[in-house]
Amino acid sequence: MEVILQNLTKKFPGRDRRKKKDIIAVSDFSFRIPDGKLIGLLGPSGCGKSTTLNLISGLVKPTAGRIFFGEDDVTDLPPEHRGIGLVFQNYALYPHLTVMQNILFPLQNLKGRDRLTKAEMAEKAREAAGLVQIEELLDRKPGELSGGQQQRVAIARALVKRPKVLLLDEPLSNLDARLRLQTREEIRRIQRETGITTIFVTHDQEEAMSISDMIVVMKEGIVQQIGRPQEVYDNPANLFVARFLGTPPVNVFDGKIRDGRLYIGAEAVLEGLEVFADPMPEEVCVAVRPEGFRLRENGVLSCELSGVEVMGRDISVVSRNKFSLNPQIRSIISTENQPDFESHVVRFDLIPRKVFVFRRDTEERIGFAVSGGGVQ
Ligand SMILES: Nc1ncnc2c1ncn2[C@@H]1O[C@H](COP(=O)(O)OP(=O)(O)OP(=O)(O)O)[C@@H](O)[C@H]1O
Repeated sequence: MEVILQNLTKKFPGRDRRKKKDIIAVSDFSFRIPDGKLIGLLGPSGCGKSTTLNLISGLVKPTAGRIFFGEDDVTDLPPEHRGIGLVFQNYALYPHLTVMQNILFPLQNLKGRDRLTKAEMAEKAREAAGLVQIEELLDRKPGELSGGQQQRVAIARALVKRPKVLLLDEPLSNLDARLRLQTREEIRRIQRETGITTIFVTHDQEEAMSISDMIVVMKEGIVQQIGRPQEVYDNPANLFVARFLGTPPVNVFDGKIRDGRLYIGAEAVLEGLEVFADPMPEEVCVAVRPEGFRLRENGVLSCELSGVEVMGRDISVVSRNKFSLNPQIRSIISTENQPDFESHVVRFDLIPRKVFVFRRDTEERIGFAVSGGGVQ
């Protein structure tokens, strides 16, 4: 089912009513969500992710804009008539009912032509339990299950009516790290198997990047960028998006463009730039992905070494530079290429495609490095 969001806006009245200042939780959001895809809604706390999901579910009414499921305008339909499945962070299972009864629950209130016999209901519930692989737990109560198992039950309950759209609000945040990893892969598998258009809210960029077909990055109610995870990582629209995606985060420096060259400090760091701003500003922000540094004795960027953290396959070199806007520069270097631990200075070459250039005032991206930086 294709889901179309058309100029969606949601305002809430502000706390201080005398000031009459509304909170704009979602601002003019338009997006055509392709059928059968998994979309990750991503952003820091308060950016409007849950409100967007609640608008799609019908739990919240938009201040302006329309929502379509395929050809149907569902903007004024209540949640129970939209054909959605909802899963929340806190599972919301009925503790006094068994797993089977919890999964059956949405089928028991069907009316008219949709009514099912007991046998049909049981078959559908078993089918949903099979999808999330909890058939052997059907007689237990939620209190006898682990967090991961409870979340599977919640997903089975959301799937049992074969929804047109599945909406997941931070479904993994109550799980420990290992279960989170396992359950997110499960969600991906279930989504692929059922082909249900799924919208997934998370503040965890790694989670969103790893399972989504497309991600939507939001900030203060405004969509910053929509695209395939790798596309957004490699071509961030602005400094906020560049900073939000990737661990460790991108390293940001004060930079200058002079005669088509990019400088961090007095050293010409990169020779070749592709800049799509006219006129080209002189003062810019430069962001370098942690994997964009390479150690070399005569490297183009000189930093003060403050430490090295061993991560197994790679090492993380921690250093400082007076033009850095991050308190520390974190670069990820292969273990074959260790710095001289005795030295106080490290020099890096920069890998052009890992270096982005932003306007200082609006923080919008205006280019990237295409050559130079010492790396051939
Ligand atoms: N019912 C409400 N009444 C007033 N303001 C609200 C209401 N619901 C949300 N907001 C405000 O709207 C903004 C967006 O909230 P929303 O819950 O959508 O953000 P979020 O990105 O999901 O955050 P989180 O990750 O913390 O859940 C916030 O400023 C929030 O305080």
